[in-house]
Amino acid sequence: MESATISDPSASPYRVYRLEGLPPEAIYVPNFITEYEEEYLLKRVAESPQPKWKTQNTGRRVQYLGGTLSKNNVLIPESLPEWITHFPALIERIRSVVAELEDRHVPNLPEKQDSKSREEKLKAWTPNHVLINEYQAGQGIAPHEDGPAYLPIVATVSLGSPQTLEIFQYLAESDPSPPLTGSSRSDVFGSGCGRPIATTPMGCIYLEPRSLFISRKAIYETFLHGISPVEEDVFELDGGEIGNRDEGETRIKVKLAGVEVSNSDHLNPATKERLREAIKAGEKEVRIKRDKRVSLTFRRVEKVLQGGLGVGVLGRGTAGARR
Ligand SMILES: O=C(O)CCC(=O)C(=O)O
Ligand SMILES: [Fe+2]
Repeated sequence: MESATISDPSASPYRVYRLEGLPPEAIYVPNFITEYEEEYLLKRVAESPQPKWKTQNTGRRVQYLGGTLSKNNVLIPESLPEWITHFPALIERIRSVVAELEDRHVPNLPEKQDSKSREEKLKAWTPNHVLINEYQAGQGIAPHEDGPAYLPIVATVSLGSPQTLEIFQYLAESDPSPPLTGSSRSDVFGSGCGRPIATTPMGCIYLEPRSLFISRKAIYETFLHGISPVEEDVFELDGGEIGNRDEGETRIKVKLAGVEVSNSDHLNPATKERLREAIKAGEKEVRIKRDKRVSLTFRRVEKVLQGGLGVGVLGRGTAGARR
């Protein structure tokens, strides 16, 4: 599949890209926020009170904004902080990108809402929940699905160090006994439910700071995603090419851990320059150390608890909840 620019500069200030080798529902927006905004957001995350953090058994810290999910996937809502809703206006900006995708390309806001106007549909998707993940170098997240609590549009803003997100396929039961990755995972919902997962990712995205990654429908519902717990990303340059096709240059082709980088055409200029120089110098690889990365994942929980905390409600399915 072509990695096409799918934004019209007159419609949105962002350049929105499809990703090479992945379904069109995977979208990458480099430089979605400014360096100043990134620094500000990192500061606000760092200032959050210690008790808000939860440490997963892999060492990664997480924090939920917007409320907590009951075991029946009902959101017990809390208001989102102003640094999420107002400055930078992340939710509005993400909505503008999603609106553009709906208008011009791959429409797929929730089908249940199909009869409604675009504005109503967008409102129905407006994120009400933000997950903060904080990874130190060497920490990751095992391949998983995000699960049924959320509508199938997920938007992640990356801050700090780059990290590589890998997209995995389930193996069909009929596949000849291939090497498998483990599907054990205790700190997120749905780690494949014991279904075997291909060892080699079908694609990977080098998530650079300040970028936005959106995954929708197929990517969200059919595949798994994860981040390997490694200290550095090793770009393999053998046979690689670097260039910006939008600027009329030859395309970029590099690999990470043997897998073609799906957003290699849209890396930040400094990264491209580093890779380009190394290719010119005949080097075989470029190692980029990871440092702390913070990601903000925006999602819409379908069912929200209305009114007070009725004791019976949370234990008895969706009573009292609204989709
Ligand atoms: O940090 C990321 O980019 C992905 C996080 C994630 O997939 C999750 O927490 O479910
Ligand atoms: Fe996830």
